[in-house]
Formats: sequence, structure tokens, C-alpha cells
Amino acid sequence: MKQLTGFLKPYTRLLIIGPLFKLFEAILELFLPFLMSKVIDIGVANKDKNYILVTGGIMLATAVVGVCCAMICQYSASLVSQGVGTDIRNAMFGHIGTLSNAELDKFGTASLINRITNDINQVQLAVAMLIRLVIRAPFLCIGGLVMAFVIDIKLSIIMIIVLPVFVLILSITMMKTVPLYRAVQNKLDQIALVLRENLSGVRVIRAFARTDYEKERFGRRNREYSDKAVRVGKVSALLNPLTSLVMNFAIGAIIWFGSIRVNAGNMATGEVIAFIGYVTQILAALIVISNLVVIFTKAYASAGRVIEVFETKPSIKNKVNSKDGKEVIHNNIEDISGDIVVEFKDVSMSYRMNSEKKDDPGHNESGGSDIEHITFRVSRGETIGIIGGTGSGKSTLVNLIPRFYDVKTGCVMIDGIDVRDYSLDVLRAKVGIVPQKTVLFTGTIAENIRWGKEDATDEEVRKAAEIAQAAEFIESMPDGYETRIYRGGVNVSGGQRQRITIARALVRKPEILILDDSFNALDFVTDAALRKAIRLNTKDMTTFIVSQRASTIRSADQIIVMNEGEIAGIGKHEDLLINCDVYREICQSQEMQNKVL
Ligand SMILES: Nc1ncnc2c1ncn2[C@@H]1O[C@H](COP(=O)(O)OP(=O)(O)OP(=O)(O)O)[C@@H](O)[C@H]1O
Repeated sequence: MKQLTGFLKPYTRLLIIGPLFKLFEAILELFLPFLMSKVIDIGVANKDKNYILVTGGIMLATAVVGVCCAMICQYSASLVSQGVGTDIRNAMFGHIGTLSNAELDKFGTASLINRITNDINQVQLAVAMLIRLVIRAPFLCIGGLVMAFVIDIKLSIIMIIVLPVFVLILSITMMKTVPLYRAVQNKLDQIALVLRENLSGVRVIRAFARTDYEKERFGRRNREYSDKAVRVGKVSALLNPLTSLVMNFAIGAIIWFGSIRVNAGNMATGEVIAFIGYVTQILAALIVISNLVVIFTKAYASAGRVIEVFETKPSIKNKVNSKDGKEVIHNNIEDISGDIVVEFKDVSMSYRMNSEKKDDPGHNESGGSDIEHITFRVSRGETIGIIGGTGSGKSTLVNLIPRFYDVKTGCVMIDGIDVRDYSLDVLRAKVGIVPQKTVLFTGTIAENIRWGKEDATDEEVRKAAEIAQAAEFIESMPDGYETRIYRGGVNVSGGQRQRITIARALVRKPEILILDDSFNALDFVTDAALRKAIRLNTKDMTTFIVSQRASTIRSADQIIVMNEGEIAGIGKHEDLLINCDVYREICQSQEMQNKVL
């Protein structure tokens, strides 16, 4: 909880002012029944108009001051809760940005979105309630009780009987509803998940005629949610009639016994009315307290989910010296040793290991690996083709170069230095990657390309687009490079999207370019033209091309053939055709396919 309470610190002043004014309002509220009793017992009893007017005026002033106090408190509560919510959201967004792929994989996008929206909203609501009601409600309860005792101790016995019954009803309802509220929240999460998947995958759903299936899936989740919500509603629905019953019973008893005491001359009529006022205040405050418990229970569960994100530390970070705790990093690009740009030394990697905490004592490094015993060397300026069946580990292999994941054993070296010894910024500046899943951002095409290099000139943007074979279609658009890209790039075709992302990687002129299955939406002619342009225009750049197509990588300087997480063969196309069965099979199957086509 410490992480979250820290967010309240900048608002300490308002956190004191708000409840203080609310407390003042509660004190004034407690005065009203007392003043009322005086109006009845003195003013009305003695037909003293003046007294009635003066006391009535005081009551009015008390009410007005009370409203002003409540408004100041409300204002403070809004400032603090909105401020805290905004600060937590900003901090969480920043923190998510520092997390490595392994942690992001663990949470999943939908869950992170829910945490940064719904869960923080719950915490925000709890902060507002904390300021507005946490002091007021118990104060009204205790204050009302004290005032009632001051007015008439004997009549207060009714309160002593009624209060435990009232508290019992509230406790039972809470015990039943709180777990249900948690379940409702979980169901709401599941609805959000299905909704997100559906909205982002709407085209696939339609293409595979899965609309009805998805409708049924959403309907099922919605039904589960509404069932739980109805159950909560049923239990909560009992609360109001039961509490009203007890409250009316208490008021009836007060009137009954109060009138006996008034007749006996032990009490004044106004005191009975004030007594009823206090009982009503106490019981209403108890209902507020029970609602607060529900809000805080929900907020507690949400706070836990928010804290879980903050407590998750990036598994991939700059290396730290165990002696002085300082970062040990190679920022020095001159450190380049020899001609070998990339070297894998007996590398194994497991996603499971990356997502588990490595410092966890129970952590086991002996589990299976997703890629194993990968060893190869790449010289400056070479083009490396990586081919293999689906799931054979091609993307996993290239993701180790910019250190998106850490190796389990062995090491990945760039320019003779272990990638773990680099500052992440320096390492990633060396690498331009075009991921398998193309992602564009809302903005113009030029802005999207400049993601690769913020200060790229128009000429650099144009040149990158030209090499990526994107210039022609961009320039044929009415707004050219200023054409707006809508969310995720829905207004450009798959192949156009791929070429813009390639231009984005090229504009920074990286030392190492990784194209992870980035040609799969391109026709063969564009594919060949693109490879040729890259070869001609980026002499010293080392290029990794991951592809399922043998024709895309056949002219590479080295081809790595992946099979079930291991290297099945490495060499040139001609050698592999002779020495590597897996490669030969891939080529033969694709040749046959081409013939058939
Ligand atoms: N983020 C991840 N979390 C857990 N396992 C993963 C993750 N990404 C890939 N894997 C697993 O690692 C193995 C290798 O996957 P990888 O994506 O590297 O294969 P690939 O050869 O690139 O396949 P494709 O050509 O289909 O993209 C697969 O078994 C896959 O299920």
C-alpha cells in the first residue's frame, strides 16, 4: 500500500482541510435538532415569537454555514481524488513503459488497460470518500449518541437495543455482498477482455464468420456478469426495507416512551423531537459506513492490482555493479572489436524463465528452452536469412539481439560486447527492427517514419521511404507524406503498412537491421526490389531477414535454418540444398507450390 499512499503526500494540505470542514459541518448538523428542541420547548411553549425568529435565524445560518463547509470539503475531495488518480495513471503509464516484453506478456494488454482505467478509478473514488465521509459518518454516530444521552439517559436505552440489531443487519449484508462485489468486478474484467479482443479483431472475426460465436461468447460473459450483479442487488435490496423497519420501530418506540416521559413531566416535547432527529442521524450514518466498507473493499482489491503492476520490475535493465550499485554500461561505440558484428555463443532462451522472477529462490533454470544451442557469427555488412517452420524460434532468435528477452545460457555479443553490458538506449540505437506485427501510430506518414529518428530531415524521410519501396505509393496519395494514418494504420493496406514500418527502421540508419517476416504482405517483385535497394543503399549495415519464403533469403550471405528451436543448418543456399534436409524440404515444397500456382 506504501506505493499508493505516497501519491497522497503532495495533497497533505487539502487532505487536512477537506475532512476538517466536513467535521465542522457535522458539528453544525448535530446542533440543529438541539436548536429545534429549544424552538419547540421555549419559543412555541411560551408563544415567544421573538425567540422563535432568533433561534430559527440561527438554525438557518447554521445550515448555510454547514453547506459552505460541505462545499469546501467537496471541492478539496475532488481536487485530491482527481489529482491522485491522474498522478497514479501517469506513474503507471511511465512504469509500464519501463517493463520488458516478458512482464508485458505476463499481464496482457487488456488487463493493463483495465488496471490503468477501472482500477485506478476505484482507488480515486475511495480517496474522495475518505475525505468526505470517513470522519463525518463515525463522528455523527458518536456525536448523535452523546447528544441523545445528554437529552435523556432513560430514552437512550432504546438506542442501546436498536443499535446492535441495526449493526447486525448491516454486517450480515456486507458479509454477503462484499465477496459478490469482488466477483462482479472480475466478471466486468472478463467482459472488457472479450470486448477488446472483438473490437481489435473485428475483421478477422467477420472473415472467419465467427460473429455468431463471438456474440454468444460476449452474451455468456454478459449473462455471468448480470447474474452476479442481480445477486448483489437481491441482497442489497433487503438492506433498505430492513433498516427502514428498524429505524421506524426505533422512532415509534421513542414516540411511545417519550410521550410517557413527557406526560410524567420528565421530558419536554421538543426533546423527544430532537431525540428522533439524533436517532435518524445515527442510523443514516451507519448506512453510510456500510456503503463505505463496500467502496473500500472494492478499492482495496483494485489497489492490489495497481500495486502489482508497480511492484513488477523490468527483468531487462542496465547491468549494475554489485559493489557500488552503479550501472556498468558500454556507451562507447568505439569499443568495436574487429569485423564480427553479431555473435551468438551457445545461446538458449526460455520465455518461462523470462517471465518468472530470476531472483526468486524457487526459480528453476533447468526447464525446457524455446531455442537451444544457437551459435553463429555475423560479419559487418552481411545479410543473414533466417528460415524455418512456424514456431521454430526465428522471431525468438532475432528478439535476443536488441535484448527484448534475456538468454538463459550462453551469450549474445554485439561488436564483441555482451548485450547485457550495454546501456539499453545505446544497444537499441544500434538496431532497427521491423516486428512481425506491423504497428503504426495515429499521425501522418512522415511522423510515423520519424519515429525512427525524431530529427530526420524531409530528405532523409523520403530516402528511407524510397529504399523501403514506399515512396511511390506515398507520393501518389493526395496529401503525400502528410497523409494521416488512423488508429493502427487501418487506412493503409497490409503491404503499405509493412513498407512504412521498414522506412521507419531504415531512417535511423541502424548498424543492424532486423526484418522479422516483414515481406510477407509484399508481392514477389516488390520483395526483390526492396532487398536490392537495401543491399545497394546500406553498405555497412548488417541485415537479418526472417522469412518463410526461401526466395526471399536465398541470396543471403548466410542462411540459418531453424527447426524446433535449434539450428538445423547454416550456410549458403547452394550448400544447404546439399547438406540440410530441412532446408531442402522447405525449398522443394515451395517450388512445388509455385509450380501448382
Ligand atoms: N511471448 C511469448 N511467450 C511465450 N512463448 C512464446 C512467446 N513467443 C513465442 N513463444 C513460443 O516460442 C516458440 C518459438 O516462437 P517464435 O515466435 O520464435 O517462432 P517463429 O519461428 O518466429 O514462428 P512464426 O514463423 O510462426 O512467427 C513457439 O513455441 C512459441 O509458442
